[in-house]
Amino acid sequence: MFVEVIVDVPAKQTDRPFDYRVPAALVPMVEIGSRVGVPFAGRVLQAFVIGIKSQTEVPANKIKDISEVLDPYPVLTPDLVELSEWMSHKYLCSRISCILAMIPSALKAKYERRLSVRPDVSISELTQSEQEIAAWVQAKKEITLEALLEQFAGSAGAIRRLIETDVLLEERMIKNRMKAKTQRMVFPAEDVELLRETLLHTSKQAARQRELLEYFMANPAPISLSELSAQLRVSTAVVQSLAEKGAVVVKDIEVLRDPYADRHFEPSKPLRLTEEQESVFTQMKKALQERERHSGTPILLHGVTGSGKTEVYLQIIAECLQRGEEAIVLVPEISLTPQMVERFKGRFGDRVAVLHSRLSGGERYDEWRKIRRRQAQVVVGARSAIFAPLEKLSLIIMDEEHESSYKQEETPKYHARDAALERARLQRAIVILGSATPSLESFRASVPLQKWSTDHPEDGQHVLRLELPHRVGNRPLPKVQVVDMRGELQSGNRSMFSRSLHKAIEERIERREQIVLMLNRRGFSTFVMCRSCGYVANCPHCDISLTYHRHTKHIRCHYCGYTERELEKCPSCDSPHIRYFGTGTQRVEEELVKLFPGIRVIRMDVDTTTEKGSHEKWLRKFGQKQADVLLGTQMIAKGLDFPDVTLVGVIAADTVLHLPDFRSAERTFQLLTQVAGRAGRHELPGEVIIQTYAPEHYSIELAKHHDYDSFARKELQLRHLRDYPPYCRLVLFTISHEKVQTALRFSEHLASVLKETLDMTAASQKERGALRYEVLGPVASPIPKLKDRYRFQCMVKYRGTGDVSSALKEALERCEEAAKSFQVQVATDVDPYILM
Ligand SMILES: Nc1ncnc2c1ncn2[C@@H]1O[C@H](COP(=O)(O)OP(=O)(O)OP(=O)(O)O)[C@@H](O)[C@H]1O
Ligand SMILES: [Zn+2]
Ligand SMILES: [Zn+2]
Repeated sequence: MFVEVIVDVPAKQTDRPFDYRVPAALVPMVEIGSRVGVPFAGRVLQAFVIGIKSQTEVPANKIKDISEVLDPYPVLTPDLVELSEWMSHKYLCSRISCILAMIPSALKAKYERRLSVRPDVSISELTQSEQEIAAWVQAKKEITLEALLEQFAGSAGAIRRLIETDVLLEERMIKNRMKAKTQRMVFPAEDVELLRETLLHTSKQAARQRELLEYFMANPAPISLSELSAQLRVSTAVVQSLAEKGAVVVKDIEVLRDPYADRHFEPSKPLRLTEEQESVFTQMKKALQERERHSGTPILLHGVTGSGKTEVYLQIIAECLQRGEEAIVLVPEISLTPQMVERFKGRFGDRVAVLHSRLSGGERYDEWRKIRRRQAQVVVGARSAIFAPLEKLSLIIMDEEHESSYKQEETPKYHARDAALERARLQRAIVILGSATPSLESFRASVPLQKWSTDHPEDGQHVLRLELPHRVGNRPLPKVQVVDMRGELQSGNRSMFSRSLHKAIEERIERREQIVLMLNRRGFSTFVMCRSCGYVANCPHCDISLTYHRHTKHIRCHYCGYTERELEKCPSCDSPHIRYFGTGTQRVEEELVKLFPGIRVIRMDVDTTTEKGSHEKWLRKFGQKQADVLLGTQMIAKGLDFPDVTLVGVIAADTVLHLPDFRSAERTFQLLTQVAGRAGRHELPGEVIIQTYAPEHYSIELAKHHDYDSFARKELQLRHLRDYPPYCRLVLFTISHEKVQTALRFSEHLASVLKETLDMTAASQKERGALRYEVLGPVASPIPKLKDRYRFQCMVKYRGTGDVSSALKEALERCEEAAKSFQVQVATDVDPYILM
C-alpha cells in the first residue's frame, strides 16, 4: 500500500503530495487523514495522509517507508482533507497551512532531537572526556541534546565532535505539544473473596491497610487515588502495599479536561414555537430530510433581534440528533458568552463540545478529542470550529453570519462562511446562516420562499431566505431616538452625554433598571497629543500613532510593539501641555462617576477582559444586578439577554463611518441594530438613544427605524454603482520592503504580471462566459509604513465565473524568484475585510 502525504514544511517547493510506502505492520493503522512520521531530507517529519493507492510512479529503489503512525485515529475526516484542497486553491496558500488550521495546536508537532551512541563504536578509542560523555549517554540509552549540554556544561566542543564523527547519532522525534491528561485510579480486586482473604492475613498493626480493605469490601468500585486519600486519609504507601499483595491495582487512566466541569447547566425543554418560528422550522426540517437529494440547501434566516432564532436552532439540532447525525454551531468569538453556552448545554448536556480561544491548549485538545471519539454530537464554537472532525455532519448553523470576525486575518485567510458552504456541499449537509442584519453578500444571494425552486444550481449563489419579522410574543422593537451632537455643542453642552441620554440615565437609576452603554473603540483610539502645537506621537517604525497605556505610563505601538515612556513635554515645541487620551471607555467611566455620584459601573473592554473567565464574571455580576451600567465596546453588542435592561445608549455612532472602507455603512447599520436589540427583550419596554455627528446618514436613519430591507436595497444600489462586492470580488496584494523604491518597483512588476496572466485566462475561457477584471494600483497602502517596511497595494477586482485563482497563483509563481532575490514580502488576501 502507498500513501500520498503533505509534509509539515512551510515552503513552496514542498507544497505538493509526496508518495511513501506503508510497511505491512502499519497498514491497519493508516487511513485518509492519518498523521504519520516520514523520512524527509534526512529527518523525520510530521505529515498528513491525503490519499491511499496501490501503485506509485516513484521507482521501487527510491520509495521510502513511512516511519510511524502518530495517533490511534486519523486527525482529519475525509471531507476535511478535501476541504483543505479547496481552501489552499481558493485562498492561494499552502495546503499544509490549511491542514494545520484544522487541528488543535496541541497536535502541532514539536521536534525533539535525541542522541544515542552508535552501537558499533569502540569507546576506548576516544579521548578521556569523550569517553565520559559517551558512557553517560550509553547508560541513559538516549537523551536530548539540552539534557546532555546541561550535564556536561563545559564540554560543548567535545559533544559537537562526537556528533560530527557519528559517535553520537541524532534522531529527530515528533512529539505532541500537549499530553493527554491522566488520572491515577485504584481498582479493587474484582473478587471480594480476595479482599477478605488479604484482610485475614494483614496484621493488626497495619490498621490503615485493614481500613482500606474494609472500605473496598463495602465499596467495590474504582476510585481516584486523590479522592481516596482525601476521604480516608491514607498515604500512597498504604495503597502501594495493598497493590503488592494483589488486592488492588493502581493504573493511570486518560481523562478529558472539561472546562465546564464545575458548572451546573439548568436543563431546558423545547419551547412551544410561535407560528412564525414553526413555519421556518418546518422548512428547515424539510431541507434536512431532503438533503441527500438536493445536496443540502443553504438557508438564510433573517430574523429581527429577539425573534427567537436561537430557539429555532436548538429545535432543528434536536431533529438532526434524532436522525443520528451531527451539528456544528458557529458563533462569533465575542458572543460566545456563558449565556450562549448555557443554552446549548442546557438543552443537550454532555453531547455538546465547546471550542473557543479562551480555553487553555489542554482544554481545547480535550474538547477536540471528545469530538473525535464521537462523545459529542454538537459542537459550539468560534470560527475554527467549522473544522470540527465530525463524520456524520448534516447541519451547520452560523449565527450572526454578518460578523467580520468570521474572517481569519492570518494565513490561511479564510472566511468561515465560505468554508461552511463548501464543507456542507461535500457532506450534503444543510447550512443555516442566521442574522438580524445579514451581510449584503448573503442577502443578495438569497431567494425568498415564494420564488424558491429546489433546482437552483449549487453554486453558493442561491440561498433560501426565511424570515422572522417579529419579536417573540409580539414585543415591540425598542423606540430609537437619534441625537445630533452638533446641536448639543451649539447649545453649550460640552459633555459626552447629550441632555436626553443624561436624563434617561437618571430615570433608570431612580427606577432601579439597568443600562447598557456602548462606545466604538475604533474611533476613540488612545493617543498622545500636544495641546499647544497639535503634535501627535507616532511610531518611528510604522506610520501609526502611539497608544497610551495608563497603568504602565508608557506609550506603545500596537503593530510592532515599540514602547517609550510617557512624554513630559512636547518633543516638537517643548510645551508641557501634553494630553493623554485614555481609552474611550475609561473616559466615559470617569465622566459617569462624576455626573452620577454612587452609580455602579461595570466596564468591559480589552483591558478588563484579558484574564481568563473575566468575561463571564462581569456578565454574571451584571445579571445579578450588582451594577447599574454595563459599559463597553462592540463586545457587549451581541447576544446578551438581560430582562432589566431598558435603556441602551450609543455614545458615538459614527466613528466607523469615516474609515476608508466600503463596508463602513454596513458595519454601522449592523452595530446599531444589534446593540438596540439588547433593550426591552422581556416585559419592560426598551428605549435606545444614539448620539451622532451624522444623524442624516442613511445607515443611522434606517437603523433608527429598524428597516433592514430599505438599508439593504440602498446599500446594494451604491455598491453596484461603485462596483464593489457583492457585485465583484476582490483580491488584495500587499507588498513590503525596507526601501520605498524596491517596494514600488516590485509592485509595478507584480501588477503587470497579474494583468498578463488574467488576460490569458480570460482569452482561454471566453466561451465559458465572460471574466471581467481590473488590476488596480500599485498605490501606497493606507498604513504606508509598518515595522520599518514600506507598503504598497495592488488590488484585483473581478466578476464572472472563470477560475481566477489559477491565474493569480501563476502570477505569484512567476514573481517568486524576483521576490526572493529582492527580499520583498507579498501578502495575499482573497475577499479581504481589512483594506489596510
Ligand atoms: N417559542 C417561544 N416561546 C416563548 N419564548 C420564546 C420562544 N422562542 C424564544 N423565546 C424567548 O424569547 C427571547 C428571545 O429569543 P432568542 O434569544 O432565541 O432570539 P434571537 O433571535 O436569537 O435573538 P438575538 O439575535 O437578538 O440574540 C428569549 O428569552 C427566548 O427564551
Ligand atoms: Zn507641541
Ligand atoms: Zn510600530
